[in-house]
Amino acid sequence: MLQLDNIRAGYKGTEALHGVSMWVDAGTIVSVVGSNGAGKSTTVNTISRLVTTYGGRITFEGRDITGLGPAEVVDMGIIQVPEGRQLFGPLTVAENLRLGFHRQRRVKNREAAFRDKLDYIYDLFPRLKERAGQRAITLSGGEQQMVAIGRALMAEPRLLLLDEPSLGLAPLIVEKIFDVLSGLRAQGLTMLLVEQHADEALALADYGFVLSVGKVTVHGPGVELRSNAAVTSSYLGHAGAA
Ligand SMILES: Nc1ncnc2c1ncn2[C@@H]1O[C@H](COP(=O)(O)OP(=O)(O)OP(=O)(O)O)[C@@H](O)[C@H]1O
Repeated sequence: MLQLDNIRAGYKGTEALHGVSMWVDAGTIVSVVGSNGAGKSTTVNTISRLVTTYGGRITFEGRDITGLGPAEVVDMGIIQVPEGRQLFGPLTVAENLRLGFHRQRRVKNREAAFRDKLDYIYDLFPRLKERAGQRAITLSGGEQQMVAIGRALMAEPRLLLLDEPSLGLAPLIVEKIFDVLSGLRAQGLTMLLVEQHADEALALADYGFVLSVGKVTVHGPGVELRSNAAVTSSYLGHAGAA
């Protein structure tokens, strides 16, 4: 579904990704793990076309999207849950979710479609239904992450990109959120998950890629990578450890 071929990308002429190749098959979860500064966020932001590409090619559903802008890839259904959630704090949960409902511009009876989608999100995250009228800024970190994922789902993604959804959350909450991601995969959703919590992310993933200093060092099925010593050393950031 998504393919990155030899991608070189970065900021103001400085390369952060030095020839990254990876792929995501439809209906799977792919995890990208690596230590701080490895290039995980740069990878998702390159797919979202928020980072300048210096070389290589990105294809999505057979179409070359390397030359497209961020709005165009969103229109194609590549939807990102950004690092740090990026919610609108003064707006309520329901209002934040409504902001995600923007791809369905030509839907007849838009309000009814919005309500249906909202019910779907509230089924996934019952906590958000209880907090529907509450301002986002007053929510716990876990609830905010649920809103961020819910808002992305409102846009009916074909590919969901998640940048460190576990950031700052307690292990139990991370487990709950990963359970929801697993349920979404069962419904057929395709996801690319970027995570520093490599063990959990690889346990969830069908396939994984390890990034180190802007390069893929190892890739393979999630379960295999979890027992690979080189992976342990990469994500801990200690060369030769484990
Ligand atoms: N906006 C930016 N401007 C310049 N350099 C940047 C920018 N964002 C990231 N970089 C650089 O690109 C490299 C990769 O960073 P990136 O944020 O992609 O790593 P990461 O694996 O997501 O790390 P983290 O887990 O800390 O977010 C780093 O060397 C970083 O300093």
